[in-house]
Amino acid sequence: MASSDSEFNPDLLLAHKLPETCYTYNERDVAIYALGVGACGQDAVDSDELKFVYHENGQEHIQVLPTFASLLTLGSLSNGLDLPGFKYDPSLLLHGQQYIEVYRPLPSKASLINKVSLAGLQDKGKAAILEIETRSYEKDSEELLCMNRTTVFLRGAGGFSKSSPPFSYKNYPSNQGLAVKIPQTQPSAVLEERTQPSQALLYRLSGDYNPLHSDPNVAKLAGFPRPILHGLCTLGFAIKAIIKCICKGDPTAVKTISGRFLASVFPGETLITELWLQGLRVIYQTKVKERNKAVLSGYVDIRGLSSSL
Ligand SMILES: CCCCCCC/C=C/C(=O)SCCNC(=O)CCNC(=O)[C@H](O)C(C)(C)COP(=O)(O)OP(=O)(O)OC[C@H]1O[C@@H](n2cnc3c(N)ncnc32)[C@H](O)[C@@H]1OP(=O)(O)O
Repeated sequence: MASSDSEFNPDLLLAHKLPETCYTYNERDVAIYALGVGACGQDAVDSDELKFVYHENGQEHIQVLPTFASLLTLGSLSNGLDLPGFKYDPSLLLHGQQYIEVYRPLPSKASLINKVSLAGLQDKGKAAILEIETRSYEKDSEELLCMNRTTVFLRGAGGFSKSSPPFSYKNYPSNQGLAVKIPQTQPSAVLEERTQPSQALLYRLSGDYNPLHSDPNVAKLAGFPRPILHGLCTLGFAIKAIIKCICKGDPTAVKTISGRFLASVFPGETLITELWLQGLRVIYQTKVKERNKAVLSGYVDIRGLSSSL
């Protein structure tokens, strides 16, 4: 049931039109993001990753990880999640899923216009699920660069339906961003990477300053023994593993990314990402080694491949 701190009016919320927002970034932002998701974190001269943080071999531009696109969501709401008909306890918000389509490789600097809409709202009883879609256009060319769909899981905010069955609204194809079935076969590749104890403190500099990831007291109020890692940071590690192991280091091979956050990660833990190549789709699952716990799963569609696997 909805807690006293939550109050939903689905009609009011879904009728609300979100304003366009602007987002400008440069190569420094691109490099800080890459460091935040562990680029060169195990090896400062990693030949697959230096290009994401440095003009390696005199390359003209720093290359952009496709998951950099996920940052555009954060800049897409001018008032955060302060929406009409939508009162909830922010300390109980968790990131549930992220779905990204990258239509062309992201430039290393750009000014973008974000067109934002509400893509879904569901009453799950113990929780409410809100989905926000952001389409990002290059300001000058008006070209659509990418689309993000962010699912937030609002603990304690379900039970707002006035009738049965529970309220459920989705305005996108049902085959996008589904939870994946993990194959029971040996993975095509496995990559292990240690996150740093300071990983969330570094990642937050890319724009998600939610104190759940940095402040021990806020984390305790949210029900965690200590600050947890941003879901999009874990996603960045996992997709970087796919680029390294499957795409031969080429970030432009990634077309579509889907990820569901299954459990929280604590900074300093070791992530093991297992990958299964199925045609042009990579199914993946990331586990925390120390707790043998699956924390993220999903798929990535790639543009084409001359794989040596
Ligand atoms: C646009 C700007 C806003 C951006 C805000 C971003 C803020 C970022 C915050 C973070 O980064 S938080 C850190 C990352 N996230 C996490 O750590 C969450 C990890 N996941 C979990 O802890 C759990 O999966 C959960 C989300 C608490 C859910 O577990 P629970 O056991 O409560 O759910 P179930 O009983 O299994 O399922 C109930 C219902 O909900 C559906 N569901 C379950 N998990 C998810 C999910 N991750 N995303 C979306 N939906 C989920 C599940 O299918 C069930 O639905 P039905 O099947 O009953 O219809």
